[in-house]
Amino acid sequence: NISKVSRNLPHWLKVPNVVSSDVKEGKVACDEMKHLLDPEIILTLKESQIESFFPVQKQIITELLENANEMTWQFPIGGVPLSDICCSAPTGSGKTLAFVIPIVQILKYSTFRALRCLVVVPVVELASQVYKVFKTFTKNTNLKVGVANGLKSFSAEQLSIIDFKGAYGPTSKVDILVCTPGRLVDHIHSSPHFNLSQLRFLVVDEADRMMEEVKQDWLSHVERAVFQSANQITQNSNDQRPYQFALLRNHIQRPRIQLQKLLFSATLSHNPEKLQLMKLYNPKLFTSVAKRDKSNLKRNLYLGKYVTPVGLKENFVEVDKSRKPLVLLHILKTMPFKSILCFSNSVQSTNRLCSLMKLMEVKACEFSSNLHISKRDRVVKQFNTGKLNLMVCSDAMSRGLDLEAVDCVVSYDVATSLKTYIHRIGRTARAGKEGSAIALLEKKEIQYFKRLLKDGGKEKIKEIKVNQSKLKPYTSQYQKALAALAKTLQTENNKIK
Ligand SMILES: Nc1ncnc2c1ncn2[C@@H]1O[C@H](COP(=O)(O)OP(=O)(O)OP(=O)(O)O)[C@@H](O)[C@H]1O
Repeated sequence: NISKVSRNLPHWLKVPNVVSSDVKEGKVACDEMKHLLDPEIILTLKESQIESFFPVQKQIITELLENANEMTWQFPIGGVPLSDICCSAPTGSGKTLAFVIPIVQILKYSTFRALRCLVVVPVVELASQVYKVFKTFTKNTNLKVGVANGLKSFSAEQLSIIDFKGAYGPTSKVDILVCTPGRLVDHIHSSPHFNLSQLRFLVVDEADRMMEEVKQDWLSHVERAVFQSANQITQNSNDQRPYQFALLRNHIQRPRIQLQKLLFSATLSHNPEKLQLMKLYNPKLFTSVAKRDKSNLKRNLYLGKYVTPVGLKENFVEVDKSRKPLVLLHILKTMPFKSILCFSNSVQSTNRLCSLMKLMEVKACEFSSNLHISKRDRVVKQFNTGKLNLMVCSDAMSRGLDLEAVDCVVSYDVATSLKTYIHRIGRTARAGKEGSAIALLEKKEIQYFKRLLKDGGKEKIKEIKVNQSKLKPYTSQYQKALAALAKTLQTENNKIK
């Protein structure tokens, strides 16, 4: 007689704050939140033509600003520290502004320049993207933003974030720094006067991916720099910045800065063991829940299931491996998509597929970790102009990037995990727009793919039938392109030899 054992979850995971996944239905006019926002922020919203807040923005901005107003950013004698925040909301639902706006508003009252906010993201391009959003929202304030993602040389980065010749000694040039974990750790260890003792916010974007990088230990380097640098500098026990887990009265009797952690992702892990790695303090969870799971919230059926944008239509096509390029060409020629993003599973196949498509006269470009960072930057800009119809990419592109007007995402190779699939398809149907996703699947992959989606709580996926006869018009062009590609590869191989 075996009875089902259900997991005993911490209370904050059992009782989440539910965020609407419908960006259009759940949005609120910016005017409705005027009472919380400073005039500088309202001005920038107007300049950016943002008239309403998406659901995740409304909830996170309110949470952070209401509590910050109450507590001030140094928590007072006898005060209780603020909760860390975990937020899981669909791709393209506006998570970036959800943290940018409250952070800018809270930090703009700082009286001297110091590094008070770190935003850590997994990829170089995402760091540049988040940096731009901060630049926009700090332009009517005195705050300065920097980026450390390896696009510049290390010494140039040091000069852009540290003022070595300050009148009162070396200081930070920036209040907010957006960085990749590798570069961050390099600065902690190799940049003199890179000081985290005043850090107030640690934002971890694409947090589930960054938790994997916890294995590389970036978080412990940050925490050591935050909590020990103050001790080393002052040598005065009264000024020390202790770790913040203790809630005993004698630990909170002096005013001190709290380090508040804010975690964001479209696929945030709900696994308490994994989340524990982030050493969260009294966390609060904000999460989107699929419609059908809402009534079962109490049974925690939302756990491990991720919500995708409402305007996204998901499809698959059954196709032999050898015919995949033909089906891709068919999609390009006959379906009403202007900009298609096509994911393959390896850097090598990205390169081959892109070359093949170019030989078949498709306006295509390639984006993968194989390209130099500056080339990747150029490719993205070119694709955003709308002059190219197809970008073939590896999964380096799947996280967080906000490309203009992608109306279809093709999974040329089947995604290796549910999370990878969700981030891939999330490059379309952003900010309440419509979009389509098409997975090209071999017969043997269909069961695996359906199971993958079902485990993630997704069952609605439509099959598009593409008959052989529809592919015939492209066959001779394809044969010629294959022969030309083989020739090019041969020449390249000879050069290497
Ligand atoms: N309130 C708003 N009104 C109109 N557009 C918005 C608003 N908030 C954000 N956007 C736009 O929506 C797009 C998606 O936003 P963002 O990149 O923050 O999404 P995200 O939730 O972080 O997605 P991902 O999970 O893929 O990283 C951006 O182009 C952004 O400019």
